[in-house]
Amino acid sequence: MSAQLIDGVLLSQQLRAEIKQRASVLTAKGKQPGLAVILVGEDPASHVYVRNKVKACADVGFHSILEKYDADLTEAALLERIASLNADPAIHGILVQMPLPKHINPNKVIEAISTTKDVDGYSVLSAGELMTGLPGFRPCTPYGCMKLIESTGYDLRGKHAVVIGRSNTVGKPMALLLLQANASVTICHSATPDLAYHTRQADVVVAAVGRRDTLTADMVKPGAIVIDVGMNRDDDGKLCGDVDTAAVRDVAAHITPVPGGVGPMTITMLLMNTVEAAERN
Ligand SMILES: Nc1nc(=O)c2c([nH]1)NC[C@@H]1CN(c3ccc(C(=O)N[C@@H](CCC(=O)O)C(=O)O)cc3)C=[N+]21
Ligand SMILES: [Mg+2]
Repeated sequence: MSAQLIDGVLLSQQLRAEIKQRASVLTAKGKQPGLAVILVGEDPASHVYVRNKVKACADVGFHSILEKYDADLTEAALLERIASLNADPAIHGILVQMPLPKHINPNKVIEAISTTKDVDGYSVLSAGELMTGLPGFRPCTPYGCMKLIESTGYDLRGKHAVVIGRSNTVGKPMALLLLQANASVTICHSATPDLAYHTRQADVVVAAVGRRDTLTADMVKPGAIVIDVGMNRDDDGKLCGDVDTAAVRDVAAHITPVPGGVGPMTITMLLMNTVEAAERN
């Protein structure tokens, strides 16, 4: 058996066409969706990501602004800038790229963003809305993972999903979204003594650890769906995920590639949240 690749670029194209249509309706009403992206410091990967986000905005007809600051920007100056974007009627979503330099408290920054513009879904309120099943912005990466699973036509009800990783941005919200879709959910992490014991029982595995070859073929139940959130480099410096994709392909039914899986969907769901923010206000 060879797993079907779940194509995150193709699914992104389909969803972005829909987003572009919604944006054009808003623009005709004088309310073009607008996203502000703020980057502090010199991290080269972050520069690539924010460029991709701004380009994606242009592709779907959004207004966007990209503000880049030196690593010595003060926390007070950043908070002030966020306050003025909160008040800017042309801006419906605000994204401050993580990680931030050490002297800036990310929690303070996230909570400074107006709830109505929190298109990353990172704030305490957005987390609470997800937890309680209220409408609100879902964090883009796990939201994109749900769309990738849905795209296979798979019904999660009553299935066993195993999430590897418990970060606030991926693992924890992922588990809640799977639970909301009526899966039974196990969260595994660095203190789990026997990871393979859990993953071998999983109908769906979401790997979000940040270490390559975390999920190998012997750890996967035949026919499982495997979602690879990892963004790592192999020995040749090539981008790779957390899954030994070549080997797991022989066991799983569906698997997301890296690159071309979760990454593009993360940006697509950012666009989705932003158009939604513009529609709501
Ligand atoms: N406030 C905030 N929000 C974020 O959503 C956020 C963040 N900070 N900090 C960093 C992470 C990472 N992230 C990615 C988005 C897209 C790709 C992506 O498009 N990846 C491509 C490959 C890109 C490449 O070739 O390097 C792919 O997987 O196909 C990757 C990573 C968003 N993040
Ligand atoms: Mg990817």
